[in-house]
Amino acid sequence: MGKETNAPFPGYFSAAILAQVQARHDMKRSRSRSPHSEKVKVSKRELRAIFGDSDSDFQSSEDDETHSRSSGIPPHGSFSSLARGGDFRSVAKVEVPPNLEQPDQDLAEVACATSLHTSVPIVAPLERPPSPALTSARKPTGVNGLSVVPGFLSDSLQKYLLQNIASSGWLADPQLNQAISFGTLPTWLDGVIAAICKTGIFSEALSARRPGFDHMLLNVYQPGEGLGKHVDLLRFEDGICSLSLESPCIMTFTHVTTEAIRQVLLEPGDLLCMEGEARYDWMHGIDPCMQEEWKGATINRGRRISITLRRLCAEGWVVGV
Ligand SMILES: O=C(O)CCC(=O)C(=O)O
Ligand SMILES: [Fe+2]
Repeated sequence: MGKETNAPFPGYFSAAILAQVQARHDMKRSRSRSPHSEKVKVSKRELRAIFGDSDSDFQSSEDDETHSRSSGIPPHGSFSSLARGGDFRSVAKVEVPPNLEQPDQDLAEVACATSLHTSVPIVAPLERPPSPALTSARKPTGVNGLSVVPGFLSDSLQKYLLQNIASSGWLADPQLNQAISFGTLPTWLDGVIAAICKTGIFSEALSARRPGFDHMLLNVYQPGEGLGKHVDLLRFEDGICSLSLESPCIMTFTHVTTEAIRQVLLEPGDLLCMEGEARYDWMHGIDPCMQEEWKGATINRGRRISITLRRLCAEGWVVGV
C-alpha cells in the first residue's frame, strides 16, 4: 500500500493531473486522518510547469514520484481516496474551464483529501473470470439513451469483481471510499468492458471506439449514503456505464430544464448505460436513506459498490476527471 499524502480530490482534475500536481506542490501533508477537506489553488502556470505546452503523452507511474512526461507511453495510474459524498459532490459541481486562456488565473479551488494513497498497484486478476452476460435485454427507463440491463453480471462475476477489488488494496483502509484507475485499466475488467461494447447497448460508434473506456471510478456507498444529483463532467465522452454491486438502490434522473423525474432500480449485477440525452440532459443521483420503496417493495440499502466506466475526452487528460 502506498504512503498517505494530501492530494486534490478527483472531481476537478484528471487522476494524472492530481498525481502531478501533488508531486509538484508537495502539498500540505497532514497527519490528520479526519475526512474534512481543505483547499488549494492550481494555476495555469503550474500546470504548464508540469506538462509543458503539450497536453498529451505524460506518464504517471506509481514508481515514479516525478511523473515525468514521456512520449508514446499511454498515461496510466490508479489511486484511491476519501471522498465523502457531500464534500465531493458539492465541489464536483463546479466546472473547471476547459480552456487555459488566462495564464495566471487560478483554475479552481481543488479540495484536498486528508487521506489518499497514490501508489496503488494495478493488480492482475485473481482467477479466470466468468463470462459476462452478452445480453442487451433492458428495462424501459423513460429516458432516451438510458439503459438498464438487469443481471448483466452473473453472481459469480459479481463475486469475481468484488474479490479483485478487495485484492487491489484500494479500499483496504475503511476510510477510503473511492478509487480511480485511468489509462490502462485493471485487466480483470477486460471481459466486462468487451461485453459492454458487444451488447449493442450503445450506438454503433460508441461500441466501436477503442479503448471502450479508459477511466474507472469505484464508489463505495455505506448503508444510507447517497449521491448528489449531477451531470457527469464534460471532460468525459458520451457513453457512460455503471455496474452495481452488493446492494440495490434507486437512481433518480432529473431533467436539467423540465425537472421531470424518472427513477430506475439498480440491483446488484445490473448495468446502467447513459448515452446522448441521458448523459447530457438529465442529472442522476441517489437519495441518502436506509430504506426506499420500489413498486410496493421495500428496498433496504446496504453497502453498495459501483464501478463507473468512462472515457476521457482528449482535453480531459489535462483538466479534469
Ligand atoms: O454509483 C453509481 O452507480 C453512479 C456513480 C456516478 O454517477 C458518478 O460517480 O458520477
Ligand atoms: Fe455520475
